[in-house]
Amino acid sequence: MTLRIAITPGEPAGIGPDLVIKLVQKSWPVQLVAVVDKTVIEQRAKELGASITMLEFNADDEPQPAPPGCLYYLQVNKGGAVTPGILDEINGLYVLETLRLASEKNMDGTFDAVVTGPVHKGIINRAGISFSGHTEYFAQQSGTSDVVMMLATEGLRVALVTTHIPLEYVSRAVTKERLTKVASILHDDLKNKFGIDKPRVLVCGLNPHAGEDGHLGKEEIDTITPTLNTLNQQGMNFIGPLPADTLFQAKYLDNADAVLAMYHDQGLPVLKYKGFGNSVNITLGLPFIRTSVDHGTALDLAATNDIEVGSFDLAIREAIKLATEKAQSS
Ligand SMILES: NC(=O)C1=CN([C@@H]2O[C@H](COP(=O)(O)OP(=O)(O)OC[C@H]3O[C@@H](n4cnc5c(N)ncnc54)[C@H](O)[C@@H]3O)[C@@H](O)[C@H]2O)C=CC1
Ligand SMILES: NCC(=O)COP(=O)(O)O
Repeated sequence: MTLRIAITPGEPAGIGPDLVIKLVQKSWPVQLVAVVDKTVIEQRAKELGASITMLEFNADDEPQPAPPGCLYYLQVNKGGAVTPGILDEINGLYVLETLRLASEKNMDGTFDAVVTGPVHKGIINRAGISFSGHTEYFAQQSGTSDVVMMLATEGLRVALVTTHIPLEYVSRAVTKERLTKVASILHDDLKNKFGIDKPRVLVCGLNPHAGEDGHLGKEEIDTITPTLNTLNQQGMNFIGPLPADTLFQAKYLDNADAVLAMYHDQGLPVLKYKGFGNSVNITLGLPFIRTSVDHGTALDLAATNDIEVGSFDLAIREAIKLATEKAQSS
């Protein structure tokens, strides 16, 4: 069976359209369908000096891969031209509609996965809509109370207890309930989706030196350690809390399947230092498969032809892998 995968190119003034245009110049074993205003892609192709043929998607047709240089699209009207590199609030509303439609069409089974390009969180908020990221948006759209952001590159997976919140709220957000849910989703998905029989996960402390026995913060003693003990008594294997500044070294990582970091900028800078451009962002715990790029909108590079496609390529391949395994196991 040919899989159908939705692609949302993200912020039209950024490099999302460029990435899609470049990646469909080769053949794919699945039907890729961009949820997009077709004129955004056609205009950017012209600016890049690339050629692309847009094919209207019809859900009633048998799924089939597009030939190289062609792209199926599900139309979302944007209205007005896009200036590469220049943000516009109208783009924010348009981007959100592509995400809403992609999640709806994943939940009703039209698509087997969604791969998202980078969005500009600021411009969506400037358009008057509170938006912190795809992860939270898709959770809300699908009525899922807890999802987990995990980024993976060769030799390292990093999952996060909290995602896009101001640093001043992090301590309060690391509760026993949230940690239990995140750790359980991570454990189950490493086992069931990534085929790791007994996942071994290193857990960062929140404070410097994991609290230094309570002298540099009490969250480790009050919240993290008791929660990990409870999870481990249930047969899981969470090691920590460990000082975040020392655990990211081969001695620890070589025997670990993932690292669980307490907040965004505790875990992701390390992951991106190791594999920026060759990493994939995977949302765990959603009722559908969602993968994404490891980078942002790169407004400075839109329509320049000077971009790396590695992360988007990996995100599509990872979505195909996860969707294939899901189809085979159902
Ligand atoms: N998945 C998503 O939707 C993400 C969205 N963002 C959003 O992106 C916007 C810009 O964020 P920044 O922190 O500036 O990060 P950025 O990733 O857009 O840019 C950082 C640097 O990396 C370069 N770069 C990024 N992707 C590249 C590629 N594929 N090829 C070559 N060079 C590349 C850029 O030119 C820039 O110099 C923000 O609004 C942020 O919210 C950031 C991360 C992920
Ligand atoms: N740094 C990763 C990131 O911000 C991506 O967030 P999301 O839009 O995938 O939720």
